Amino acid sequence: MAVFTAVTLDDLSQWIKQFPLGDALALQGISSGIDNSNFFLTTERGEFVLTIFENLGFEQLPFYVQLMRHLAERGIPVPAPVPNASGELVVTLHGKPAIIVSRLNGASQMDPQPVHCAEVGTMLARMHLAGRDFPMTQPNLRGLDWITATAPQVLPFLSEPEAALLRNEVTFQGDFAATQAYGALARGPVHADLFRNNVMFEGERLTGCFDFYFAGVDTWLFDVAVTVNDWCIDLATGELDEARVQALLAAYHAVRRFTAEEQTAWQAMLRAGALRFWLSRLYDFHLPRAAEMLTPHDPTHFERILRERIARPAHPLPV
Ligand SMILES: Nc1ncnc2c1ncn2[C@@H]1O[C@H](COP(=O)(O)OP(=O)(O)O)[C@@H](O)[C@H]1O
Ligand SMILES: N[C@@H](CCOP(=O)(O)O)C(=O)O
Repeated sequence: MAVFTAVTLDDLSQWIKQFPLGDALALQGISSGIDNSNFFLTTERGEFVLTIFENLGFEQLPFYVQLMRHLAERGIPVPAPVPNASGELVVTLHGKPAIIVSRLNGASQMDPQPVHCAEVGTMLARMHLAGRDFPMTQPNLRGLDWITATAPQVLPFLSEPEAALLRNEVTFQGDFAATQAYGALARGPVHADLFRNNVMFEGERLTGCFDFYFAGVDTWLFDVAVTVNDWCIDLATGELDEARVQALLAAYHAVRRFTAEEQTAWQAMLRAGALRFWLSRLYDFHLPRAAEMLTPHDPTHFERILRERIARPAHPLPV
């Protein structure tokens, strides 16, 4: 499911002329997305992805789309948005914002091994460095302010042990964010949702990553923590798999060395990454949007990860 706005080749015959792509030859809806309507689009110039935004407005999109362009121009394997004849990246289709981006080859690797995690670590570090001169700024919209505002909304739905965990962790993260160690962490544009389903591989070679719609400016270490919490765990228990953690972190460190402040912050940041997704999943589960048509992700997965990170500190970052 998840083509919310129907589009036909006929609809595109005139519309596509604003892009330097020739005629549209084939269009196929993509079933796996949950937020937007996505299509594989074949034109005379090649293979692309057409996205119609169902929830984000024109005013919210420039940060994400310009960031993709910025990174693509610097050789990071992300979808490159195609400008129209007026230089616009976001245009209207069926009354909604739409973009065309280059299509990445490959498929998601849902059973990653250390070799895949190393590829992800390398790419993530390169992405962080490439984002240093990105001129636009937008906070991580799922950062501490959002967490602090959202936690009270879900607390009434929780059991006492869940509520206690949530309250304690929000307090812990608020206290941690006020420390000098946190203030000294390197920051920049981060993907903030680099899960297995947002990265493509051909065999053991990473071919790209996509879905930048949670990107924002935050600490680079938060991005690393979010990524490790998905790529390097046993999905059933949430426990870290040491070989995959080491592979991802060593590969990242080889491109951008972790700092002393990041060493100090690592355990807290793994907890912050778990809290962020536990809370968004709790919110989607207990307070679904009116038009929500999909089964929400399981919040208990990230509750388990959070409890696990509190109980068992991870191996330190490489030095
Ligand atoms: N640039 C791209 N190249 C190749 N496939 C893509 C690209 N963008 C999206 N896809 C495919 O479309 C699917 C849905 O995209 P996604 O961004 O996750 O949608 P949503 O934002 O609606 O959740 C992905 O799982 C992937 O298979
Ligand atoms: N990765 C998040 C949800 C975001 O969904 P995506 O398909 O847009 O990555 C989660 O697992 O909760």
